[in-house]
Amino acid sequence: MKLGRLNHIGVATPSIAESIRYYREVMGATKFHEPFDLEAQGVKVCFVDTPDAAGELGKGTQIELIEPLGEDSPIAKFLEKNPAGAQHHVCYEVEDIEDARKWFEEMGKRILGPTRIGAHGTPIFFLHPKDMMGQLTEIMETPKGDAHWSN
Ligand SMILES: CC[C@@H](C(=O)O)C(=O)SCCNC(=O)CCNC(=O)[C@H](O)C(C)(C)COP(=O)(O)OP(=O)(O)OC[C@H]1O[C@@H](n2cnc3c(N)ncnc32)[C@H](O)[C@@H]1OP(=O)(O)O
Ligand SMILES: [Co+2]
Repeated sequence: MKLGRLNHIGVATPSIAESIRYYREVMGATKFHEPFDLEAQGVKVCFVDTPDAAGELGKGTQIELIEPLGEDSPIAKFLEKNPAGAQHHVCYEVEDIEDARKWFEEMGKRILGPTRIGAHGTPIFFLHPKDMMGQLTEIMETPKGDAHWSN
């Protein structure tokens, strides 16, 4: 498996609205995508763009703001421990999700649940933070084509 781009950093927040204010007023972010519910993953999501090496917005690493949708959300417990919000996961792209899954399985890394469709519409899976140097790690298949982020 070959490591791809750092697609996004997931940040758990009790309030996407408050986090948007923070990224705009404190961090100087200018591009915020429309928030949407991802019921299947138990979270409300809002992507914030950071520029790529050429200074262009739309293809750089994103901040993924995630707010829980209800008590059963996978981030509910995390927010109980971090009520003000905190960095939650890192997401790396790979060319082929099934190859990547095999790669980690063969190393005995714990994969959390099935491969499913993530917020960018491509397959994703998660790896347990205790097997990944303390970081909850999301692996995402690179979107095909030369697309800018639509969300
Ligand atoms: C928006 C969609 C999608 C995308 O396309 O981008 C997303 O990103 S969705 C994001 C939310 N989804 C997930 O997080 C799914 C995967 N997560 C899980 O399966 C669980 O949350 C978990 C990681 C297995 C944690 O289990 P849980 O039962 O909730 O918590 P525990 O408190 O028992 O945790 C066990 C252990 O791990 C430590 N931990 C938990 N979360 C993290 C974290 N984000 N980063 C680092 N470490 C974490 C936790 O502190 C416990 O450690 P000990 O206390 O030392 O036992
Ligand atoms: Co994510």
